Amino acid sequence: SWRWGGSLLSPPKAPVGWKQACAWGWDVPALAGGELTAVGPRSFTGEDCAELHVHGGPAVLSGVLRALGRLPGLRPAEPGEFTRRAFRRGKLDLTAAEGLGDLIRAETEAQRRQALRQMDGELGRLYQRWSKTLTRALAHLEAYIDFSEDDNVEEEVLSQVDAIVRALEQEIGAHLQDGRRGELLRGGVHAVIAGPPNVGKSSLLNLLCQRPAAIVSPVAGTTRDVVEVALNVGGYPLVLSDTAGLRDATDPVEQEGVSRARDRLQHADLVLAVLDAAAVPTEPAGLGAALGSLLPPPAPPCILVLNKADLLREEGGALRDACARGDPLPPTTLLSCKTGEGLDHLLELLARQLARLCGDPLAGSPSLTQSRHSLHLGDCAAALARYGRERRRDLGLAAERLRLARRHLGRITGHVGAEDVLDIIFRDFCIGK
Ligand SMILES: Nc1nc2c(ncn2[C@@H]2O[C@H](COP(=O)(O)OP(=O)(O)OP(=O)(O)O)[C@@H](O)[C@H]2O)c(=O)[nH]1
Ligand SMILES: [K+]
Ligand SMILES: [Mg+2]
Repeated sequence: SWRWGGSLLSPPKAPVGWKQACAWGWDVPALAGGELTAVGPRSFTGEDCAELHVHGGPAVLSGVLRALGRLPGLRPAEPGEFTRRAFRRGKLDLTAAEGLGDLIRAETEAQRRQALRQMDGELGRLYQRWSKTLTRALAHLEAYIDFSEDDNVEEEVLSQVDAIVRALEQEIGAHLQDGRRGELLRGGVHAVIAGPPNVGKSSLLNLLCQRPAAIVSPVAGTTRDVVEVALNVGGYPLVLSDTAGLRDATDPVEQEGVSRARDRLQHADLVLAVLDAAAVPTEPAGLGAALGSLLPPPAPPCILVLNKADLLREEGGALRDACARGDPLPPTTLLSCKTGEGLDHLLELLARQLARLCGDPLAGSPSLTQSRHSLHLGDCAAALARYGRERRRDLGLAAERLRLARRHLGRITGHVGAEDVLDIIFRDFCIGK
């Protein structure tokens, strides 16, 4: 069945029956050999909707669209219009609508699970719960302000409010400190392949994406532009960048390449540091020093790849030991881009790092997925912190902080002033959703 991305400008008040449809001149069976169904107010948008289930061939579709287009008052829907109507009717909150958008765009299994969870309203419910907690605290505080002089409200109400606010502040703080897990899973972990020239960085990119995306040559300084590919590793999204070999270049074009490489490194979520296995010290301390000079601290999480393992002779044993021992090295593996030896181990290390960075989208409380959310949550936490400071000086001002904190939460779910973000959120939706 197929749902037409159009909507009725003035929707009928009752489900559309055959009679009505025929009165409108919809000759649906003749057009499509299909079926007309009518959905009542318990529809996705909450409005009465007519859905045409027709055969999906292009000729049938354009025939139906042409016929519908002749009816006055009918027009094609805007992108995301159905979801927007559902939001306006309170069928879903903004976080759920964002989850739906993410679900449409999800490219990997882990992204799909996270989006589904958000679409089901779990994130929205968490923010709603916080909002209710704040409302309760505020009610107690206001009662105290209004009635404490008549001795109807006990002094300990105040300390209860303080405790609630403190606990909430901590919970929001922990939610904000989740290492951007949800955002990483949503947008992909940005990993950068970095290392000296000619160690096989571009060969590694090509091996991982299984196509010749970057030029490989025996000439040191081949790569200048950043070459980016999107991959799915174990269900996690990875955006992998190949960069110019790091060295003091004399050629101005290569210099620009190196500066772009360093810039990418600064913003990387994960680094695949590549060194030539035949040219590194074989004991862990020396290896660590070689890595340290490549990636001065504070380096992002890293996997050390010792490439060209096929060229190793007797030093291979010592290197293998150093890799296995790990500490003080990051996860390390020997690899040959030429023979493929070590690729499975590298993929395993990669998947493990991605799982650590993104977390399990189904475990624990739902993750923060958008910078829009963290912005408002940060403002909310700041308002709660000011409550703590102002509470002893001016109760009225402190209460105002709680109101402000609640407003920030409401902006995330769309319960407060969402107009300005609606266009941005629904802009990327597809037509018919
Ligand atoms: N024997 C052997 N040669 C390799 C291996 N990986 C890459 N090479 C060769 O090493 C040379 C350099 O490879 P590239 O992938 O261009 O290296 P790069 O690090 O991207 O080089 P730049 O972009 O110049 O910094 C090429 O001749 C590759 O064929 C390997 O595992 N074993
Ligand atoms: K090269
Ligand atoms: Mg290269």
